[in-house]
Order: sequence, then structure tokens, then C-alpha cells
Amino acid sequence: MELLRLENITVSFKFPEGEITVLDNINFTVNEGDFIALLGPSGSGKSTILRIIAGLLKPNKGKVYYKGKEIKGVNPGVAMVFQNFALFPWLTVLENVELGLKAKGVPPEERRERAIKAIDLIGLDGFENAYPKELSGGMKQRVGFARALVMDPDILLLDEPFSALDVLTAENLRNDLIELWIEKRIPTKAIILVTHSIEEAVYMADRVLLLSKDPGRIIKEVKITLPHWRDKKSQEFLDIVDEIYGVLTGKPVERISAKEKKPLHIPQASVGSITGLVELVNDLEGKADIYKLGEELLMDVEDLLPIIEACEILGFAEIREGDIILTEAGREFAEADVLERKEIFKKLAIEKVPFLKQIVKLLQSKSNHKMPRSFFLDLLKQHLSPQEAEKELDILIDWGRYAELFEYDDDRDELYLPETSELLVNVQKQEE
Ligand SMILES: Nc1ncnc2c1ncn2[C@@H]1O[C@H](COP(=O)(O)OP(=O)(O)OP(=O)(O)O)[C@@H](O)[C@H]1O
Repeated sequence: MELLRLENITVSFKFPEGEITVLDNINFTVNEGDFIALLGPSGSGKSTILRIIAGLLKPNKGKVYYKGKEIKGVNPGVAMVFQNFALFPWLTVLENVELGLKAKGVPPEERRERAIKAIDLIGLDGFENAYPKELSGGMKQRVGFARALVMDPDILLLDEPFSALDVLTAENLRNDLIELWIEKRIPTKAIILVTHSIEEAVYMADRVLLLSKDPGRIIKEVKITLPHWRDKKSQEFLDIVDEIYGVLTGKPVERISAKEKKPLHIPQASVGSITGLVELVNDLEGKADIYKLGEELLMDVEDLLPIIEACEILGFAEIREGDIILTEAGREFAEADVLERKEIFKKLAIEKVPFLKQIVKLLQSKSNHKMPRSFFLDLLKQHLSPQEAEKELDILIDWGRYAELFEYDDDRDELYLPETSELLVNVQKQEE
């Protein structure tokens, strides 16, 4: 049965530089039993959609229907859980949970009874009289859930409720919610979850609506028919994650797999950006969600991908389930001093990028150990467009110079091996 319908929703905001359309013609229906995830990059308007559904924001165009009736004010059928918990610090857990019922005019006894039940249900039994400051992040968010559930909403709106929690706490709370939902221990008829995490969406939801940004549009709906509990390591799960990743980045997932690369191609990532990314992921304990990372760096995932790809090709990192994970070599590189870094980079670049090795070999074979840039450019042009070849050679030169595999004379536009170079010996040794 249809619970909610969004029809041609368009939202724009006025800025000094003009009006910007944030949501463009959003249409979808929520039926009883739906667990929907809204997934998309930052700024794609996910939270704005929740505010529209809740009736907290009026769209410029379009209508929202709840149980067939157009919503003109606050939607009576929804309750929301926020990323930052949004608790009142001066109220106890019980008082925080009771507040919505009080506002609705529910008599004191009934609201106390219902609040205590919601607190029990969400696993906070015994903390009724605690104040938010006495609670951990995970417990605060449990209060956030109790406060929403106590209203017995038809539709639970979740605005990134797990993203401020540490990994284990978030996983526990996710599982507790799924359990309440699949065992029908809550009367909630539908859930809409806003998230950045592809894995979270595929783990929890049955329908994933993928949004693009500038302006926010629904670009695809992916149905997830895997039964709960879902195995994040299973091939089916990983295939769905890859499919979504491909849609959101506009690139098939194979493009970031080093194994699938043509031997010549290296991504457009300077040594500086590779170093920066490896250091950053190392500071994040060696693992980071690619989407989150893009956000923290204020970069589109699109722009981050070549750097990630370069890290993968060089063997500094692996990509798994939308996360970048440093390898042993990546950690070693991040923690090394300047000279050690050059050594590590040199070893891996020679091993993993055959064309760099080829450059060194060619330079070695010349009696003066010099060759014009145009020679290598022509070699690359046999496989790439002239523009791509130029870009690729610039990156190869950047990597090669940093690793001290060769030098480059800007005035003469030539690559050369300095007299003092020990590289030839090293390369020969590696080959033996
Ligand atoms: N009240 C407002 N006034 C002006 N601009 C707004 C307002 N609310 C949202 N926006 C803009 O609308 C766009 C979408 O915001 P929204 O928070 O819905 O995106 P989101 O996908 O939920 O992002 P995030 O994942 O970062 O929370 C953003 O560019 C935001 O700056």
C-alpha cells in the first residue's frame, strides 16, 4: 500500500549570485514495508528531501502526498533521527523521549509509559534519568531513536544517524535497528535512510535511490533482494556495491582495478597528491571510506579516483567495498622519512610501471644517456590520443624524477640519466 508519494519536487535556494536548483524533479513512491536508502554525494539534496517529506520545507514546485492526501504543513506520519542526535542537554533521557508526546498533548501517565517502553526497546533500560552528557555517542543516538520511535511514526526518517559514531558502535546500532524492523517489533511501516555509505545502504535497505548533484536528481534505483542478514563479504553483496559505485562515479568499477589496466596507462596523479593521500589514510588508521574522504578533502570522488588508482597501481593501497585500505607498503611509505620514501617509490615504480623501466633502459642504451621528450611522446601516441599522451608523459616524468630514475632538462626538453646515477645497475640487477 502506498504511504508516501513525491511528485515533481523541485527546490531552489536564492543566493547572492542567483537562484540555485538543489533538487530537480524528484519523483518516488514509498510503500508499506519499504526500507529505502537515499545515497549520493554531499550536496545532492538528500537531507533536503527528508525535510520536504517531513513538511519542514515547502518545495518550489511539486507535491508530497501522505496516504493519498497532499501535505500542506508538518507531516503527521513521520519522525526523524538526526546525525548529531539533537538532544536537549538540560533534559534527562526520559524527558527527551517524552517531549514529542508532550507537544502532542498526550497525558503524562501515558507518555511516561510509552517513553519507558521505547527506551527499553532500544536498549537503554536503566538510563532513564541520565543526562545526555553522561552518555556515550552510541547511547545518545539510541535516545535519538527512542525519541523518534515513541511517536509510533508510519515512516522513520533517518538523516545519517550512524555517521557520527565509531565503527563498532555504528554497526551495533545498525544491527539493532534491522532486528527491530525485520522482526516487526516496531509498528513503523517504512524507513527512509539518508547515507553516504554505499555499504551501509546495501546492508540495510531494500531500495537504494541514487542521486546526482548540481542539481540533485534521482539517477537510478537499485533494488536489493538479498535476504537479511546480509553477508558483506559475499560476492552478491560486493557485486551490488560495485554496481552502485560505478553508477555514482560514472565509471565502471574495473577502471580502478590495477589488474585490468592496459600496460601503458597511468592515472593523472602527481607524486604530491599520492603522498598526501597515503599520509591522510595512514592518519585514519589505514582505512577510509572513499566518499567520506572526498568530502573531507572537499573533492569530488571523480577527482579523487585517479589518485586512488595511482596508489593502487603502485601497491600502496587496495580498494574494497568503497574503502581505500593501505597495504604494508603504503604504511611503510607514509611513515618513512624523505629519502626512504624515494627509495620505496623508486622500487615500486620500476616494478609496477613497465614504461618507466623502459625509459630507463632506453636511456641506458644511449651512449650519452639522453633522449628527447618527443621520442617518448611518440611511443605513447601509438597507444593514446596526442592529448592523453602529453598528460601521461608529464606524470611519468613527475614520478620518474621524484624516484630519481632519471632527470629532465626543461630547456632542452630531454630526459637523461645523470652521470652519478646508480639506476642502471639497479635495473640490471632486478632483471637478473
Ligand atoms: N536553507 C538553505 N538555504 C540555502 N541553501 C541550502 C539550504 N538547505 C540546503 N541548501 C543547499 O542545498 C544543497 C543540498 O543540501 P543537502 O543538505 O540537502 O544535501 P545532502 O545531500 O544532504 O548533503 P550532505 O550529505 O552533505 O548532508 C547544498 O548545496 C546546500 O548548501
